Amino acid sequence: MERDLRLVDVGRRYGLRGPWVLRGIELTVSPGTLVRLEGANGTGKSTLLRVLAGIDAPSEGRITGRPRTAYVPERFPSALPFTPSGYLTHLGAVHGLSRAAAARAAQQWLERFGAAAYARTPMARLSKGSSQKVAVAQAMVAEPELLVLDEAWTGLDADARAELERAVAERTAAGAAVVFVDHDPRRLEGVPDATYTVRDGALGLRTEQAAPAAGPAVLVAVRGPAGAAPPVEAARWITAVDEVEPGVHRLTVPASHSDVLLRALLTARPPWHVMSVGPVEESRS
Ligand SMILES: Nc1ncnc2c1ncn2[C@@H]1O[C@H](COP(=O)(O)OP(=O)(O)OP(=O)(O)O)[C@@H](O)[C@H]1O
Repeated sequence: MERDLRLVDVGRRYGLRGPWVLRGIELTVSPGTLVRLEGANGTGKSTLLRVLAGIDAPSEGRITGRPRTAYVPERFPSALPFTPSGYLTHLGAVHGLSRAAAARAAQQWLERFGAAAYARTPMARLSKGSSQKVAVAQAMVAEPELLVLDEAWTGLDADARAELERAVAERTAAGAAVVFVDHDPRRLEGVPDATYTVRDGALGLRTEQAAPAAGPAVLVAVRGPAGAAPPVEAARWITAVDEVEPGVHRLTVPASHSDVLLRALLTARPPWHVMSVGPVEESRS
């Protein structure tokens, strides 16, 4: 994603005379950011996500800077006449991958979400949880610049939920933007760059400081150049830093972002030496 996606005075209503679901929405989504939308049932979160994803057009206002986008809908149409492998390969090819590269990406994403065993089972025969794995895999296949997730974690098993959190972290680390809605307030807690509340058709930025991540956290002990602070590419994921001796830091990071943090540390110039990685019982004491 190279520039901001902007919604300018966007409104959406269903039907010519229907009530306005959203009105006067001003929203900027910048490259590399994670944005959470929240709000009570029926306030228009899914409507806004569909507009952001380009699935639905605004009734008024305009959108600029639309990047290559992928979307996981609240209800995935699972009874498609494909196998997961065939569907993902087809989508990858539509997004410009060669057939071989699309097939490889399809296989890789189905494996990551634990769906490889039924890669060749007709999608209409999959359970709800299995088709949700296909729903999230289809969004990742073409490495989108904007990823829009509407309750995408719902129905996934614990491993696939964690994998989706990692995939989100990878996308934002690669410069893509991710916008999500999830009923679990602890989903990626402390990680979003911005959280907006949809209320009465409008958007409010939740300004209070995000709570420290309460989910599983990882403690990473690293040695860097004497006197140096952790590199900026890594710093955004860190929820606590403790310099235990000169040059040696203990970094706390949400488990979902530990892979991304480690990669940022190891690819920094000069690289940081990772001494140990382990779980934290309480993410913050
Ligand atoms: N296709 C549609 N046609 C007519 N009205 C719609 C349509 N989709 C949504 N609406 C209406 O728009 C309003 C907002 O719905 P939306 O699904 O965007 O809210 P939401 O915040 O995502 O709700 P939930 O949390 O229950 O999923 C609701 O009143 C809903 O009935």
